[in-house]
Amino acid sequence: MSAVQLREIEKRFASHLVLDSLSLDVRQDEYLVLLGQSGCGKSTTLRVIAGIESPNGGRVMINAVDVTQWKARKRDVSLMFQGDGLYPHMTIRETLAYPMRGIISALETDRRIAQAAQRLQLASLLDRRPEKLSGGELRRAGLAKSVVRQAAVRLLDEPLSALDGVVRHQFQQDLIRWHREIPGTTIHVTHDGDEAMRIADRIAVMHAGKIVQVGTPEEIYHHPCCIAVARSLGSPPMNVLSAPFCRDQLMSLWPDKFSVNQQNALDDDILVAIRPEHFAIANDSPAAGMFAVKAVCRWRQVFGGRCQARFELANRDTMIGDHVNAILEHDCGVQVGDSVTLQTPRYNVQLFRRSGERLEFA
Ligand SMILES: Nc1ncnc2c1ncn2[C@@H]1O[C@H](COP(=O)(O)OP(=O)(O)OP(=O)(O)O)[C@@H](O)[C@H]1O
Repeated sequence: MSAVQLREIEKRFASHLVLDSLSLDVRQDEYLVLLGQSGCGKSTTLRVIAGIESPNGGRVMINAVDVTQWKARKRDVSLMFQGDGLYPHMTIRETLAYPMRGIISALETDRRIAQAAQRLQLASLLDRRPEKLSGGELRRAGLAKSVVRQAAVRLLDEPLSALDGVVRHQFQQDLIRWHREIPGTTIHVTHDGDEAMRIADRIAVMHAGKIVQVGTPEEIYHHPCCIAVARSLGSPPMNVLSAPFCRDQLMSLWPDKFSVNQQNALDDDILVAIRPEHFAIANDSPAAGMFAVKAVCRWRQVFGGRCQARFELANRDTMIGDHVNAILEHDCGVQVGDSVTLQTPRYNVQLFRRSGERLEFA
């Protein structure tokens, strides 16, 4: 059974259509990440599930019950807002207790707060106000609100935003541990593809008010259904070249697909996409079955065991541009100014129509 089902949700703010016949099934106990660019409607989707916004059309089902007309308080859902959602004039203990006043006993409230504080290492911070907590502690306190509520569906709006480095990594681990330890379904909103890949059981990619693809991180990474999804994962994003730029290679790598008769389609319609981490330097001329481009290194930076570099194409791609990014081994030996051949096996080359949709090729 699905924990959350959204059916053809439409949401308008005045004449602005923000959710456009959006449908989504979230499985029981999964950690689903809703990924999309700023403004595509992610927070609005969470607010519709939580009952803070009413849709103009469509249905919201929670545990197979139609809750579209239910008030937020009646739904078995907690929402951690962007930021931490704490009240500045209350201690953490008071903030955690506040939503449960009149709903459960004081004794049970105290028990839940103690349990949440222990799970999230907040016990010594419960009697402080938010101003006296660090960024990571504030997030853990914000998450404790969801823990205390014990809702079947937990909604997290950009829970890792504005956290850096170690604190971010630590809080990410806290989220995963919390999700595994406490039964329930989690929906986490972000615009960061790497974060989605690291944390999700499944990713739902959103674009312009619609869900365009749902799948495991591996499915989304290896088989994006369209160029917008392909470019939502990976940093730097996927390189895109036009078919005319590499027409001869396309025809030799896929002779059965791109016959001479199809050259017009190649000219107009096809985009060739390669992830930066799939390029390597060819020491000699590229081997058979390899897709290759000639380029000059214009910038490089080594971080950890990898080298990120930006290359100027030897021939400008008149439709797309003149640079590609590559993530190479740190000891690849490439220096700024070097002329190189970047190559990748055919199976790493993904093809899309200019209109966006994927072309499936063996
Ligand atoms: N209460 C509102 N009134 C009018 N417009 C709104 C309201 N809430 C959201 N919007 C608009 O709806 C669109 C989607 O907003 P939403 O916050 O859902 O996007 P988002 O994908 O979560 O973006 P971000 O990642 O920047 O938070 C935006 O154009 C926003 O300005």
